[in-house]
Amino acid sequence: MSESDNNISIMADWVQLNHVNKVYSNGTVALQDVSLHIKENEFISFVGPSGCGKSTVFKLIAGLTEATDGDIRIMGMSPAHARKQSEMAFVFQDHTLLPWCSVEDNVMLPLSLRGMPKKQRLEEAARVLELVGLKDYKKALPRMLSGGMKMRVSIARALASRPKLLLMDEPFGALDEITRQTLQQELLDIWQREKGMTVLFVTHNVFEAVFLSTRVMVMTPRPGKIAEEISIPFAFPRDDSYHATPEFSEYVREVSAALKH
Ligand SMILES: Nc1ncnc2c1ncn2[C@@H]1O[C@H](COP(=O)(O)OP(=O)(O)OP(=O)(O)O)[C@@H](O)[C@H]1O
Repeated sequence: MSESDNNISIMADWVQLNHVNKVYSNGTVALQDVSLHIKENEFISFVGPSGCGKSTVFKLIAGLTEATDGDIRIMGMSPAHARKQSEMAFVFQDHTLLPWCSVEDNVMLPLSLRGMPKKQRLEEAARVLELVGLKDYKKALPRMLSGGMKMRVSIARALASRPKLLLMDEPFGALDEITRQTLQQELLDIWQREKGMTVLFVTHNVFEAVFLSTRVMVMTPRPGKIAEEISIPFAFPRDDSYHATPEFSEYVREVSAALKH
């Protein structure tokens, strides 16, 4: 571990991208001069047209691909190092649960892989299943659950490693509207209870972005750049009544207008 890796507490930004370019090996210029400065306890959404590079930003932050140019620091560390330290966890649209394992075993899997003793794993699984409202389903198999419940298990599994950074790539994209809205509210509640956690959230849905976020990053069509960063200073906790406020409509208009530029 380098000296800078030990100095997490004095790092102002939890996620820092400085002038990052990403050109894939086939010549596709996915990102051009992307700079991001994201702090502890933020909830940041990325919106933009299909193919603008939202997932590429996530892959770079996760250390799953390397930037062609520019610098990336995650809590003062390289992305690969931050991932190894379990500082980040992921939730995708596809819940990726193992069908033959119970809800509890699915949630404990990443902890088993890290060598956590069984008693601790069980305690952690109980904690996160309570957080997502599924403590009575710990012995159920994934096929017995609805789409929304599977997504809750997937979120619980991510939270079990107590990540400082939660990356969610269109997690609610495949869910019906009612379930989606319920999970949005639950996610906000969890984010507020898991104090200090920063969430990065990809969505195509402007309403979802404005409901959830402290800031919305609007990206341009490929090659992806940050067209605008829009702060959503509406207070938390937010609930359904926020949807009906003039501020909500105004932020939705602002983000939608930025997307059209
Ligand atoms: N491994 C790869 N090799 C070559 N090109 C790639 C690769 N991965 C992504 N791309 C291209 O890079 C661009 C950005 O892709 P990316 O998946 O990051 O966009 P996105 O905004 O997440 O898209 P969507 O909203 O459709 O999920 C796209 O044109 C995509 O085809």
